[in-house]
Amino acid sequence: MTAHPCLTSSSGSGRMASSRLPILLALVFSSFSFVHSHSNRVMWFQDLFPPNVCPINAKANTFYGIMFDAGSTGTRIHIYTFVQKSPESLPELEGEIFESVKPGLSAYADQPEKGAETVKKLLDMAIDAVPPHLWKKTPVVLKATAGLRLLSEEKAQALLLEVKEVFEESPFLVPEDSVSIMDGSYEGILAWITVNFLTGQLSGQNQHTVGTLDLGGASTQITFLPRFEETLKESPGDFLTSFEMFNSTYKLYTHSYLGFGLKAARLATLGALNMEAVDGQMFRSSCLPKQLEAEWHFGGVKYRYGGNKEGETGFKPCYLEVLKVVKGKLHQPDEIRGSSFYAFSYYYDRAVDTNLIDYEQGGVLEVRDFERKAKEVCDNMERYNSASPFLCMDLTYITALLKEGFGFRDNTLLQLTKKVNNIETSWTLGATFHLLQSLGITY
Ligand SMILES: O=c1ccn([C@@H]2O[C@H](COP(=O)(O)OP(=O)(O)O)[C@@H](O)[C@H]2O)c(=O)[nH]1
Ligand SMILES: [Ca+2]
Repeated sequence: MTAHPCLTSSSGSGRMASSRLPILLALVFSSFSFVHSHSNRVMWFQDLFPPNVCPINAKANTFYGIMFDAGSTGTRIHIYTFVQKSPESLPELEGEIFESVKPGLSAYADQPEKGAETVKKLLDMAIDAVPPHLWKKTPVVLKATAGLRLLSEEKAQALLLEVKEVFEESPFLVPEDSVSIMDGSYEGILAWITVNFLTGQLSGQNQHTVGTLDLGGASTQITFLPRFEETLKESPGDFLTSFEMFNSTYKLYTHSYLGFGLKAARLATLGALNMEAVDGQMFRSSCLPKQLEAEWHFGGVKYRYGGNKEGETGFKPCYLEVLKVVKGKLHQPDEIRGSSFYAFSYYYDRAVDTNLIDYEQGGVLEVRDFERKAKEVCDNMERYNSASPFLCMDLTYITALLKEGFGFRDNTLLQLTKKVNNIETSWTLGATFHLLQSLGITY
């Protein structure tokens, strides 16, 4: 049964989050554009929903945007719902349906069709969630991050091609460039837009934007709006990107460090990153339980790893090992030392795993809280034997990344956040704004 186009509601088997964020969304949409792309003042939604679509009751004009996050450790679908209550008013972000699968696409490097099947399963959720009469107007896009960046061009392209076919066979709107590997700097910027949009910092006069820290499996991003001229002068040129919003230009500091995600860092600490033909070779670390010997699959490669059977284990030797991975490898902008940042993904997960924060609530931590926990776990590994054997290494890496990598102080505040107003703090929302706007331009 097809519902009346103007009386639609969202449904689906995924988790539906609801959040009404009307005016903010409208403001962002009306003036959002990357400086390097066309600057166009046409509002994208004007042509998407011409007034004659719903002559009787324009109130219930619901529309959707589907954004896939093909991360290195998992693939996720975000189905965003927007409502335009009247032809005169601007759309509201009403909610999000979110679902995820593991492992990520890069684990199917040698079976691209199987990888694409995981995307198809998630896309089937959108078929349930979006009313049939809106399928053709609902864009679907997948952006891959570090996992695919680390694969060979050939393998990555084969995966993307298979996914594109799944999209083409679906009833949704498949824009040009709908399946791609996202540039790392966009990942940071789009996450910054999401967080600052959701926290209301992109509207009004007194904007106090917040910086964002994302720690993925294979890469990590830092993004903030510099306040000091020095930062602009002293940062490498490719760390600064401009875009327009609210008729002002924001010049953001952003960088994505490939190979510095939590799982890539595990391999780097073990000395196994970028190693060819590692089958059979054993990689040992003082960050792992002494007696441990195990196998681990990442990015389609099998690694054998274990503890320092005879040698040292614990926080001190582990910190020295991890330090080699980060020391001198990252740019340290002076002005971030004292400021606070929003942090999510693996920062959040490891803080939850060690009871530093509550899974639902999140919380505020200082950098030194991660160090305290790292010491506690690494110096008592036998007590944590039910947790992941990498817990000590992960916490030590997070500590070293924050302190020695980015140069944060012990008392720098981190706002650990998974959701704001029930919407995931993911780059995918920022990417959906950008997508919808660009569709408006071409309609
Ligand atoms: O919607 C999402 C996407 C990712 N993550 C977290 O991000 C980390 C994994 O990063 P990802 O697989 O995206 O790796 P990347 O490709 O970004 O390096 C894990 O902690 C996930 O739980 C999350 O919490 N929600
Ligand atoms: Ca990610």
